[in-house]
Amino acid sequence: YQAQLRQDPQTCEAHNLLLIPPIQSCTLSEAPRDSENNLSSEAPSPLNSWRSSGFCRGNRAQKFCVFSNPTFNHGEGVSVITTGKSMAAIAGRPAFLADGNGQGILESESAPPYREEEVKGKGIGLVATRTIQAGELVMARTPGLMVNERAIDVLGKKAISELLTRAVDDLPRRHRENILNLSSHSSASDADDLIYKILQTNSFRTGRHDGVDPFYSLFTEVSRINHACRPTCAYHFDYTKFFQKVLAVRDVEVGEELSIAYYDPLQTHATRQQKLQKEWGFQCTCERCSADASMIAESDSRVLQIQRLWKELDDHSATSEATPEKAELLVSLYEREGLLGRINEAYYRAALEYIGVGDITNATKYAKLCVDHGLLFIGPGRPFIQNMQELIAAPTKHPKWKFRSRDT
Ligand SMILES: C[S@@+](CC[C@H](N)C(=O)[O-])C[C@H]1O[C@@H](n2cnc3c(N)ncnc32)[C@H](O)[C@@H]1O
Repeated sequence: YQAQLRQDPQTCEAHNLLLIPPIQSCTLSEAPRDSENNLSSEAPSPLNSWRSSGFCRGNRAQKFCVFSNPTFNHGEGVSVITTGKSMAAIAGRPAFLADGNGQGILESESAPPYREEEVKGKGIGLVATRTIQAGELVMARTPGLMVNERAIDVLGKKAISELLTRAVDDLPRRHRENILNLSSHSSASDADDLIYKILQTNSFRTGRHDGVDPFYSLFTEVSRINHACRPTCAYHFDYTKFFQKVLAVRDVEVGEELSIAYYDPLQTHATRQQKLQKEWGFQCTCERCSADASMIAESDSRVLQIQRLWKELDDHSATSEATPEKAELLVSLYEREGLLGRINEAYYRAALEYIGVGDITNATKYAKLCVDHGLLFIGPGRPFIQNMQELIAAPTKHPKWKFRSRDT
């Protein structure tokens, strides 16, 4: 199930993805309850609002337990499946400090700009109830469940399902019901199987919350957003406020469905269809996939051209045939293909091409576009944003200054 997403050369990170890899069937013995689960012994103050029921699976070397914080985010609550040491690191995150209550983080909007609706061929989806402007924040949700990816790697399905069931039970009632209402994609044999399938169908990779292991997170509502290969929205996890943000990448009209990309949309139609079927288990019925044959062929040829241009522009050797005109072409292809959530990738390459030939005006123009887009849609703290900020601050000091005209 694990999708091998292309690494973003700007961030050196794989994009987030939905769906967890198949859970290995190795079983580990159940761990006895001991003081390792006593949170207060792991770290002092920040853990006050966290509870540990001592419900754990695994062995002494790799023991994963359920921790919960029912007061987090105005009583929304959150449960975490991880080790005691990892939990202590998470509990020290700014979102859980302040007064230890998650106060001031976010309350759900009283009038969200969308509603849940049955969408033909896709189950439930979210549909805009008013015009949503490009760049507008559509929703921000704190997680209900966070699961250490290592637990999924080392525990069997049974143990993971038991931990999940307990983690959901420990949530406040409303949040628990909303999580249990999420799609399981296919029918489940029992309650444990249901929660396991809900995690598989709806979880997002949200990063190394403890600074060590990657985590999968489940959010209500965000998970109602269906996939499209030309999505209307982008999303990223805000580590400071601890919520998943969804933003419109273009204006969305009333009645239009909100969508995000579960899989890299910069692939041809056949590759996208194949991957979504094989790894996400559904045949994509998005507008780009259901277009007529001639439009699909045009879209595919743009995708292949984008892929060729990436190669040329990322070739920084003396024999490269890259030019600023090719970078401009890349920007226009992203626009024509409607891949606006990722257009920072094209702006970045355009900025480098222009700085490479010593054109400060155009280099800073594209660097600013890249920074603005990146901060809004991808989130702060990314290496490519820092790179572009350095270019804007001191263009002639940038490591790529006139690199295309150097004799190497
Ligand atoms: C994260 S859920 C999205 C919300 C879901 N439709 C629901 O009813 O809760 C993912 C599931 O939605 C369906 N889905 C999402 N995007 C789709 C698409 N483009 N085409 C067909 N089915 C889709 C698939 O069943 C997939 O497993």
